[in-house]
Amino acid sequence: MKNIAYIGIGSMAEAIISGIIARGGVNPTQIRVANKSNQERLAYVQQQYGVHGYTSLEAALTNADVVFLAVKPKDVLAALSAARPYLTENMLLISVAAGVNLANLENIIDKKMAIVRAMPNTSAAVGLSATALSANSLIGTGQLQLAIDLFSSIGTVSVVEENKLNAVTGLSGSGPAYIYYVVEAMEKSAQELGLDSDTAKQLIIQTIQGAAEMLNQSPKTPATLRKEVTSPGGTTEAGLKVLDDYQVKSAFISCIEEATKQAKRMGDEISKDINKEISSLNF
Ligand SMILES: NC(=O)C1=CN([C@@H]2O[C@H](COP(=O)(O)OP(=O)(O)OC[C@H]3O[C@@H](n4cnc5c(N)ncnc54)[C@H](OP(=O)(O)O)[C@@H]3O)[C@@H](O)[C@H]2O)C=CC1
Ligand SMILES: O=C(O)[C@@H]1CCC=N1
Repeated sequence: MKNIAYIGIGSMAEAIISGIIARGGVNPTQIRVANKSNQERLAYVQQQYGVHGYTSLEAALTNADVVFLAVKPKDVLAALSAARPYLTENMLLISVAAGVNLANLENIIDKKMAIVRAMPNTSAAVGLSATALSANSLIGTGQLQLAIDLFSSIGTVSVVEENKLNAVTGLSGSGPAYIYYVVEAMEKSAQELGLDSDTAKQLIIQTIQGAAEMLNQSPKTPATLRKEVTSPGGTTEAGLKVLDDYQVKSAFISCIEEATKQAKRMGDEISKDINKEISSLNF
């Protein structure tokens, strides 16, 4: 059994932890989590999942086999610099920070460590994350397999080239939020049309699950499946015409493009901060 440490215990770290524990992949007592200062949050995760919580990175990281970096991108430089003294070359570092590339992580750590840059999503909490990952050149076959196994316990895993990870972030990292956004609209509309909220919730969830399962099992394209729902002169045609009039499809495409660009911008910010830090050390 591997010892797993987390730097940062926010929504994404919690989703991964709850997923891997629920699926029996890891014993909670082998998980140590650290955040910066939020004691209430630490108390909650300790009580909820039986993991050990610390504000000391030394206490969380010593003897870890795998270290997850799960702080906001803007906090990566500070958190990883603070963690550096406790990181050793036999550890595997897994970063889920959006936009932060492997070269940036290597520059901050400045040690010969195996690093995985991964982009999961919060559906990890129910074992249904769509994760894509990429590794640096120092990773051994066993460590890559370990990362794949950990993420496989919370959903699907795709190994991709690193230059695809910002697009993955815009598509599936942020993706659950797009679906929730649509559901918010469906719920509001159901309420306005006089459906009770429990009934509406069940209808909406089953509709989404059913459509997802059709996409999964059917050889037909999404466009064909859509056309099969759309009777000529019927209700769907009338509804979809409104979506087309509002250019909703283009809006979704722009949404994913903009999220992808934002991942790059966040990564560029980190590069700037790292370069500033390096040049200040050279003076
Ligand atoms: N949320 C999502 O859907 C997804 C998020 N991600 C990525 O996951 C990462 C975390 O996001 P999310 O969980 O939403 O963020 P949250 O803001 O929920 O959590 C961030 C955590 O980082 C901790 N932290 C901040 N600075 C430090 C530090 N110097 N040392 C130790 N811990 C620190 C915070 O501690 P404290 O509270 O004490 O300040 C907090 O526990 C981000 O990089 C994001 O890009 C990736 C995929 C999906
Ligand atoms: O919104 C964000 O920046 C993070 C990355 C992907 C999902 N949430």
